[in-house]
Amino acid sequence: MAAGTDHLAGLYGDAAAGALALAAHACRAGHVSAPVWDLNFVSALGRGPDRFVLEVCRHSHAARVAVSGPSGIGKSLLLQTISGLVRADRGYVRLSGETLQDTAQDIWRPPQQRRVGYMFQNYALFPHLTVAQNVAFGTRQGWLNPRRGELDRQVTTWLDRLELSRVAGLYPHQISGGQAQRTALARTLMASPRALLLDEPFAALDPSLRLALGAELLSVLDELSLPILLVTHDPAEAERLMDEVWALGT
Ligand SMILES: Nc1ncnc2c1ncn2[C@@H]1O[C@H](COP(=O)(O)OP(=O)(O)OP(=O)(O)O)[C@@H](O)[C@H]1O
Repeated sequence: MAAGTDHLAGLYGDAAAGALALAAHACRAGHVSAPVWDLNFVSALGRGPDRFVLEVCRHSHAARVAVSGPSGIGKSLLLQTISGLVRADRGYVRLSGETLQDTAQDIWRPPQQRRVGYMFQNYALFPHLTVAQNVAFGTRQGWLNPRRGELDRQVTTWLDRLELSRVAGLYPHQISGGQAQRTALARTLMASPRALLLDEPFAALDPSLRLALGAELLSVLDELSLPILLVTHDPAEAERLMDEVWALGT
């Protein structure tokens, strides 16, 4: 991988060992204003010959970015590194001018301080909590906190906005795929994130629903005008929904 080039690459085995030794090299943003996404890092999973390494050098002013690439190439690892669930081995992660991690300056902001909303592939709803309780869990305090009145108001607002009021008292197994998706989104938005990371938000849905829900999700996100990184396996979906597509390769 040439120094300074723009790239996103998932590497295995020997290539991964080489990447770890070299990175993170010079990688400069060419704009005066701070990019929305300013990423130059190396993240790794596992050890020894099975080690998987992701090398990223990408600056972008696009608010809505789709991340595409084959299964196992490191798309989720990219999101995990931005959210802070995984700590990059080297390099930095900056979002709209704010440094979330920089190994050279010894800066590390833990996930709960990043205000980066992460919506998981399978929505990860709690099966024993109702829709409303799942949404309330999006705040750090959770639904049992003492400032219950304010929390209830926020929950009601999001349930209304995402058309979930009618199913607020139901459990995840009693709601549709689209409602589950919106519940997960409402829970993520409860934490007032400054950016959203959506990992295959349509993967669990029937193909015939994907188109409609993609449009629906985007109309909600349009109102919020948050930067979004959306992982998808579907190139048409990536082109249709987002401003820019980042293709992860080897
Ligand atoms: N603990 C681990 N040790 C070593 N390798 C791991 C570990 N966990 C995950 N991996 C590997 O890291 C790579 C990246 O995983 P990741 O989940 O980011 O891929 P992905 O592109 O999101 O895949 P998919 O599209 O299938 O969800 C995969 O090849 C996976 O096998």
